[in-house]
Amino acid sequence: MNEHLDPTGEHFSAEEVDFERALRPLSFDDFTGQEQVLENLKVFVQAANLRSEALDHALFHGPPGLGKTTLAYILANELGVGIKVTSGPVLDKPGDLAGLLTNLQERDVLFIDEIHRLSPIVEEYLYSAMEDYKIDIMIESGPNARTVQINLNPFTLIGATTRSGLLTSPMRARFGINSRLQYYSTELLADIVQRSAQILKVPISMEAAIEIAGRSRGTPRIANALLRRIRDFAQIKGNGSIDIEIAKFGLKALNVDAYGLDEMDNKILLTIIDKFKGGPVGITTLATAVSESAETIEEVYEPFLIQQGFIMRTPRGREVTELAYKHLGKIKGGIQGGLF
Ligand SMILES: Nc1ncnc2c1ncn2[C@@H]1O[C@H](COP(=O)(O)OP(=O)(O)OP(=O)(O)O)[C@@H](O)[C@H]1O
Ligand SMILES: [Mg+2]
Repeated sequence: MNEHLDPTGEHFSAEEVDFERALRPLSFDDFTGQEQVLENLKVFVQAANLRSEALDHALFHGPPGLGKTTLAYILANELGVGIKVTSGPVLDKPGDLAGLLTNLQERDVLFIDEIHRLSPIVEEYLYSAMEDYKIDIMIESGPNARTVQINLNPFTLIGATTRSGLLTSPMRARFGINSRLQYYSTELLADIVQRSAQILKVPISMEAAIEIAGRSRGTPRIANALLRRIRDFAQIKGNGSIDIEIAKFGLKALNVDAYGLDEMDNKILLTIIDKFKGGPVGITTLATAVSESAETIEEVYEPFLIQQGFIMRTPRGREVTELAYKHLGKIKGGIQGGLF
């Protein structure tokens, strides 16, 4: 499951998964930010509840750690229904999916993480389930094998993906609700850090919360992960509470970039500067140079770098900005400081 991915895409330990779960908001009221997405979802849920109908199928897309999985659980909660969780790569055969679908109670949620990774046969199998709440299943085998159509309980499929560009258009068209999650502002992340600190029962100053928030790459998961580490510093090197000094000390010790950029962000910027004279460079060329897929760069990394003003998209490709040179201690034109 996607929950096991850390901010940079590495694997989480079981302990870290528990930690995420403990901090995961469970209701609309606990969920901070994504205001427009949330306003709409509240209306759709209220309407579905009023009519005792299943909520329309919903698709959440956007970069890792912004709350897609969290929203799926919140929706099930607010609908007052059960949730079954699976992911695209796990569903090998239509039979795996059939088992899940036939076990859904009326109005239940089926959450499919990484829905862009469904195999084409499983995906096709899902279509009739989503559209008519019907599936064909194979009974018996050998000469007696035959398919029968069975009716499913009305249910809600919630799909999540970091790579909406890889979703087929028939799949996308079957979602009545389609929401893109945005990066969080420092203010919102500071609220999230304070809420998490409260759950972890660690005192934190407003200033420290803002400091951590500002280095979290617009991402609640990263904010929570930093809080967790800095709590350790506060307990071992301080008096247990997180003030601005401890926060700064911890962030420095953790090697967190002033803007919270991760390794791949910096690699992208450095590559554009060093190999392509600051750009413009086409996305495919850039992707090859950093050994990442063009889609991942476009959907996962670039949005944040553009939002923060490190990269510009021009008709001829991507260009880094002055801010990128400054951040990396580089000088435009490739001549390093000291010469004049
Ligand atoms: N709006 C929010 N308010 C408070 N905490 C949040 C919010 N969004 C996310 N979080 C926290 O961040 C963690 C990561 O969120 P979540 O697992 O929902 O991200 P995701 O979008 O599903 O990421 P991925 O693409 O990697 O699966 C959650 O455990 C939760 O604690
Ligand atoms: Mg997720």
